[in-house]
Amino acid sequence: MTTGNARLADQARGELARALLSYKRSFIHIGVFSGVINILMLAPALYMLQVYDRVLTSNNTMTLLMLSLMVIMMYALLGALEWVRSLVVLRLSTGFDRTLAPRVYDAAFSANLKSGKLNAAQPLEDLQQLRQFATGQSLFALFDAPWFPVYLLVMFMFHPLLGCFALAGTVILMFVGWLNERMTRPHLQQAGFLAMTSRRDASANLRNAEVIAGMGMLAHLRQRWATQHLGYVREQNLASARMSAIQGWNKGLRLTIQSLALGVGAWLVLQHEMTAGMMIAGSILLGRALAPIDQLIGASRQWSSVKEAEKRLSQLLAEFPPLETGMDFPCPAGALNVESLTAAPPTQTQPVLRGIDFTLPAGETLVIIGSSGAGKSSLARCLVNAWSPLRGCVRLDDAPMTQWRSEALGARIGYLPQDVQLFAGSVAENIARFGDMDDSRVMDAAQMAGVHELILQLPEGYQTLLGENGMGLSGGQRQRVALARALYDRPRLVVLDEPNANLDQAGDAMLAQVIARIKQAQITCVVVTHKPDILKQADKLMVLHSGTQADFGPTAEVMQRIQRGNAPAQQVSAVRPPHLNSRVTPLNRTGSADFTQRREGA
Ligand SMILES: Nc1ncnc2c1ncn2[C@@H]1O[C@H](COP(=O)(O)OP(=O)(O)OP(=O)(O)O)[C@@H](O)[C@H]1O
Repeated sequence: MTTGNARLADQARGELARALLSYKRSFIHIGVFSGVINILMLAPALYMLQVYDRVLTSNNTMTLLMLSLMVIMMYALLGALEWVRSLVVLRLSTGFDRTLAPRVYDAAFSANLKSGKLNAAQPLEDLQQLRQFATGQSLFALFDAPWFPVYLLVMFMFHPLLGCFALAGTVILMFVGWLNERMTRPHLQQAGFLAMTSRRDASANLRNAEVIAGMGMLAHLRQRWATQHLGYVREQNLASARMSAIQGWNKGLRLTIQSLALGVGAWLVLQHEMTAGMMIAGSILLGRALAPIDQLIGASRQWSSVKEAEKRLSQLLAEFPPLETGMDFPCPAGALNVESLTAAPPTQTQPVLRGIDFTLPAGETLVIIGSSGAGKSSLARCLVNAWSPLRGCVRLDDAPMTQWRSEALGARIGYLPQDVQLFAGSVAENIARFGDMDDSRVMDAAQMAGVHELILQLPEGYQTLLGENGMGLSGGQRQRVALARALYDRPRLVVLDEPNANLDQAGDAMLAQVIARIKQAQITCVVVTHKPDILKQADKLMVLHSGTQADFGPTAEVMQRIQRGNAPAQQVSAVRPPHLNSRVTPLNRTGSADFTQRREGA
């Protein structure tokens, strides 16, 4: 890791620690409660001591009664304090989650936007693991363990030999715990990693159930998953086998130490160096002193997986600092200015777009054409600020998109991606982008997208619930609902990436009407398409070829250049997407007839 990365990771670690420290008051309360609880925990041993050494020797029933009343009151107080302490921890746990979960959610979103490969749920699972560890039993153990010397001191006060024996026993048990952690850690780490990857692959693959069923891929995918899963089970078993061997020894050792403590006490009683009460009380105290040590050993077993989760989370938070707040510029007219734009996919440095430079006045419609892989969708992503430029700038009116607050910008933009994605929720919620629901605006968008009647025919109309990724609608219906979502609240710029990819002829005609409505509403519109029909409505036409702007200008002029054969060879081929050849007029010598002839005929 470079020094810069290490610094970022430290900062992110600091972010996690800061979130915990913002609950300093709760920790202080837990510490105080733990202190009182631990002092009260001396009560059973002291009660036993008093009963053996004072009551039984003096035959004093009154003393017994008073002692019993006192100890009952102490137990009641102890119970109440334990209850209050757990309530404070519960509040701490909820607060910790509330502080960090939205931040982790945003970071997971940014990571997915960048690479698209992350198991989006993993960071939230990591946070949950961290929260459970930091606010669970291990927290109590951490606060109780410092009281161990107090118990030890009391035992030393009973007799130095008893104290030494308890100290030695504790050291041995801690050593065995450490050995256990050391011998199982690599296997648990490996098992955790394999479990994570096999879970991620299984859920990603099973989501594509129809493809799996349609092409009989289940056996192969199962085999692939089983290899990972069996690896996880093997590592887990290895760790468990070692753990149970050591735990068995540990249990035996613990019983031996406790029994021998009683034995040492009895021997000291026989030597008249201690009373019988001290012998019994000493044994109880040892049991009490070892409890938090046991809990700490248990926590150390979870430690390696918690550390892994913390490392993953710190890396994620370091890589994706809180989203910049940006500015809320006034509502733009919608003019699009692209200046010397060079851009690459977020994970890469090799540009797929170079030197794109054009201006589109507000309210105009631009159509982008080009062969497959020319960079049309990449440009569409840049125009909605989903990809940031490597060089150059995309401005909405005068303000660079990167300077906008992303939510404010998003509200002014409509985007229909090539790969339409709807979310689980009602049709209306999807159209309203899951924001505040305004029925009139939802219906306005649906009417503008020409999908209002279609939605009314769905079983529950606008309230029809869709599954993940718009399950329940056909491909064409999904595309049209997504078009309505792009037009929700009449944005100032609409970018449609192949809006007619899933539409039939009637759908194409409907789309022409939609674009006419968009123009009428003075909304700036950019349409990426392979189909020539939309050219009729375009004010400007751009031809992309191999990531560069082969031509741009008023539609008629660009078409003329293509017709005259002025266009360079690569430009011409860009206007002729191979899959159109069967549907359109055959190409002339320059290869430009498909678009031009249709336009002339229009
Ligand atoms: N997320 C990505 N990661 C890596 N490379 C990408 C990514 N998106 C696009 N590319 C690359 O960028 C280039 C342009 O792709 P783009 O999808 O923009 O082309 P297109 O013109 O829209 O193609 P089509 O008409 O087939 O949709 C291609 O070489 C593609 O491999």
